[in-house]
Amino acid sequence: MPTERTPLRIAVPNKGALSEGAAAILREAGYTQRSETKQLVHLDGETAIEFYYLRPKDIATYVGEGTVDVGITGRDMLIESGAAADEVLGLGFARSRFRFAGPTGSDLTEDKLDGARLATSYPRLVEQHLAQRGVSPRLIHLDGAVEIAIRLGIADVIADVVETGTTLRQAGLEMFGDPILQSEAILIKPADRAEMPDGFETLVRRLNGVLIARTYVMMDYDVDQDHLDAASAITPGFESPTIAPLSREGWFAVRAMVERRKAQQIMDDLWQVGARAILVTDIAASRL
Ligand SMILES: Nc1ncnc2c1ncn2[C@@H]1O[C@H](COP(=O)(O)OP(=O)(O)OP(=O)(O)O)[C@@H](O)[C@H]1O
Ligand SMILES: O=P(O)(O)OC[C@H]1O[C@H](OP(=O)(O)OP(=O)(O)O)[C@H](O)[C@@H]1O
Ligand SMILES: [Mg+2]
Repeated sequence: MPTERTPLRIAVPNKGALSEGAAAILREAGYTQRSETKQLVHLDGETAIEFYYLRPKDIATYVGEGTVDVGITGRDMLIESGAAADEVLGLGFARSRFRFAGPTGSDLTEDKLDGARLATSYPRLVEQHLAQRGVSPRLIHLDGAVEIAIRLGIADVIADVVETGTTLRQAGLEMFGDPILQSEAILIKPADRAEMPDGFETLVRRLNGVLIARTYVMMDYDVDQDHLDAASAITPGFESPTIAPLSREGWFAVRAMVERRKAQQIMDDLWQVGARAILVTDIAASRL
């Protein structure tokens, strides 16, 4: 008798910087999400996937223990957790850098951190980074609002999440040393789990499809025979551009995917080599 496979269980951050982006990418991938923020479990009727809305810091622990099959967390949070979970896919939102910072003008470097009081919410991440350099500070573990710790006299330096740098600047701090980590939201699964439940591969394919649709646009244009090679070289597409003859003698219609952030420059370049009727459209979804 075939054994019945359990449905996929996915952990989704229930609050904080990851939660909106996680729900948005899952919706875009075609899964329904909880309708109100107090709900801790949601069943997607069509796929039978169960979504559990957990504290962001706990997600890697649940996935590492295998009590949920996959989760969305931050790369920094996964490392900090020490959980036995692996990154499957970068999801491109909640992008941040993890950096050292000290009072502006204090001229700090990493090797001056031996014995310094260093406040952070990510002690394991900092310790791993500095151990490789043979430096050991006195770590002060805080839960958040780390930027204020120096002013309040509890620490000499900090290591924290930086996005725009506004919080650091407002606290009179500046970054120093190498970036410790580039983080973003990631999809994780239990380390060394040989067989994943039904729905896992489809989830990864759907999420990849959303990332492609977010990153690329479709570009169409017309160009004559003499300029076709020059124009195609500007828009090589994923594998190669689609080229079709137009009813107008010696003219072709070309279609290729291009990076959204480069679209305006590419249109200018195409115009310069004689392409006309250049149109850009959004990709709503994709499987490549
Ligand atoms: N301002 C930000 N911009 C981009 N990403 C961020 C920002 N703040 C945090 N992150 C990222 O989001 C993830 C979760 O951070 P979040 O701030 O939600 O957790 P937390 O600090 O434990 O929770 P809370 O701030 O609610 O106490 C981490 O991977 C972090 O790098
Ligand atoms: O570089 P910025 O754009 O200023 O963003 C970075 C800040 O955002 C996060 O704070 P959060 O609001 O999560 O508070 P927390 O420090 O208490 O976690 C992070 O911890 C930094 O403090
Ligand atoms: Mg935070």
